[in-house]
Amino acid sequence: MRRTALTIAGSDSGGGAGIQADLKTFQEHHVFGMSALTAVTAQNTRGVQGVFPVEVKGLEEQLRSIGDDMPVHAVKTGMLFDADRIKAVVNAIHRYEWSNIVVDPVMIAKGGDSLLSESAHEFLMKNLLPITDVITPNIPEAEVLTNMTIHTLADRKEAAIRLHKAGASHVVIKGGHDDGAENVIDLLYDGSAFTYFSLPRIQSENTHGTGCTFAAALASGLSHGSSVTEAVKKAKIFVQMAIQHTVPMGDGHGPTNHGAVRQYPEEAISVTEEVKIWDE
Ligand SMILES: Nc1ncnc2c1ncn2[C@@H]1O[C@H](COP(=O)(O)OP(=O)(O)O)[C@@H](O)[C@H]1O
Ligand SMILES: Cc1ncc(COP(=O)(O)OP(=O)(O)O)c(N)n1
Repeated sequence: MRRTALTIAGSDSGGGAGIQADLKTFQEHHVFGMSALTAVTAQNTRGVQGVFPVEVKGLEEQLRSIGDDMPVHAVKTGMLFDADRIKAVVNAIHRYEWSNIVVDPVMIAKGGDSLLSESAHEFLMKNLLPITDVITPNIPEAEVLTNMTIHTLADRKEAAIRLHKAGASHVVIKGGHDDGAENVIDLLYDGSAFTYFSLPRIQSENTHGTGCTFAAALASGLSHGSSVTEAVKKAKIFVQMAIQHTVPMGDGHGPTNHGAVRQYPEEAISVTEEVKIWDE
């Protein structure tokens, strides 16, 4: 059967992040992509100019249309906007017994615009985390969710333990915001061991949508039946290639190139050999 994945997220009119990045990523992984919109953003490489939530009923109906009729092999959530919309998502996951749930706890866009209301943080922790297979916060998101500051890898480990205790089966704390570090290290915790995935940092302004792309690639891997560790590794390579081959556009943070692994297969093989992975 054709593998599928559902993204539940916001629309980015600029096409670099959100639903658009997720569907492009699913397609590149030979996964049939479906979507349920939580909000529409007016957005480009300069930032977010407007946020227009989809009414809760509209989100519920999209989820019902998909769940009543179509197979869902993985779910990726992105911008969820507020607690009411998170509740609709949690209800649908329970009702349709969806599995392989990847939660990218999107809070703030690169330009600083809020994509999740502050009052929804606690609701997400209490209701979405316990049914999450993999949560993929960046460092600032992990700080907010765990109420701690993160400077070192040891801090990140502590934050991962807290998120696992709160209910997520696996935690990936991404390292893109660890500015200044020569390598970008993503940290995976499964409740017993820490696994590190490291690749050289690419100096680029065009990193808009990297978090969405990473989580969608990870969900694609799970949809195909990969282990979480294998799916994280492949997602990291996919994002590295996407940043390496960005097609610059706009005045601000440009989008990544979701087709890079397909376009440069030889290079993807060398990046695969370059990834350093170690356990602790
Ligand atoms: N400059 C970079 N060079 C290489 N990889 C990066 C870079 N920035 C981010 N990444 C990768 O992109 C993904 C998203 O990371 P991050 O920037 O931390 O999240 P977000 O986009 O949610 O803020 C991670 O897999 C991270 O390793
Ligand atoms: C609609 C929408 N969803 C999510 C984001 C944030 O995406 P992310 O991958 O974290 O990328 P940056 O915003 O950090 O570039 C978004 N901007 N819009």
